[in-house]
Amino acid sequence: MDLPRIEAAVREILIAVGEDPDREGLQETPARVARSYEEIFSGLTQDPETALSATFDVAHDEMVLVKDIAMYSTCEHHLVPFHGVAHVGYIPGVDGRVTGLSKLGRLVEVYARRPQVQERLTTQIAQALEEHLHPRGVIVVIEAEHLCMSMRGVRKPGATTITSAVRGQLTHPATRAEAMSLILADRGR
Ligand SMILES: Nc1nc2c(ncn2[C@@H]2O[C@H](COP(=O)(O)OP(=O)(O)OP(=O)(O)O)[C@@H](O)[C@H]2O)c(=O)[nH]1
Ligand SMILES: [Zn+2]
Repeated sequence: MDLPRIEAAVREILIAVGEDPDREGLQETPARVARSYEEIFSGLTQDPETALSATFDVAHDEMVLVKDIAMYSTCEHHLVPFHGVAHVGYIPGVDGRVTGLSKLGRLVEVYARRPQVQERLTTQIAQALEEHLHPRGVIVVIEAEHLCMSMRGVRKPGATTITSAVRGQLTHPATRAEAMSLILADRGR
């Protein structure tokens, strides 16, 4: 990532909004924003295959679901955060191989740490699981609040956007319903 270029651009933005980039509180801001973007957009240079690399032969052939994975991403339209939780589940393939549980969280990070729209984020996570684990089914559900809808624009704080991507056996109504009931359990919904 080109940090000096981000710095120069942020300095320009500060001037354009009518700020003085040389006043005490702002002097370090372009450099801080550059470092911050390096972290927030680190997924652009990360590979989902690496995130899922650890697999184990535990011969489990029922659903594995990690829910309430905290997630922060950046809306590609306004470059402000959208954040919430991701729920990621799959039914292992015929070989019964599973991946490390933390790897599902790492996979979410690979795609969340990019300029995104929630639909693409959801689909990319599901697709990567399909490609790299060859599971019999996949479900990804993301619930998020978009700050571009809260702090500006339509100004509807608290509105939640829910997206899902399901593949394979998890598209079957009974299996999908079981996954959704696990995802929604203990929520008072
Ligand atoms: N589908 C989808 N839309 C998104 C996402 N994040 C932001 N948006 C929407 O992107 C749209 C961009 O609309 P535009 O009319 O081009 O931009 P705008 O004038 O800033 O729109 P407002 O937000 O309504 O003020 C808005 O409706 C946003 O709510 C997302 O993850 N998925
Ligand atoms: Zn937005």
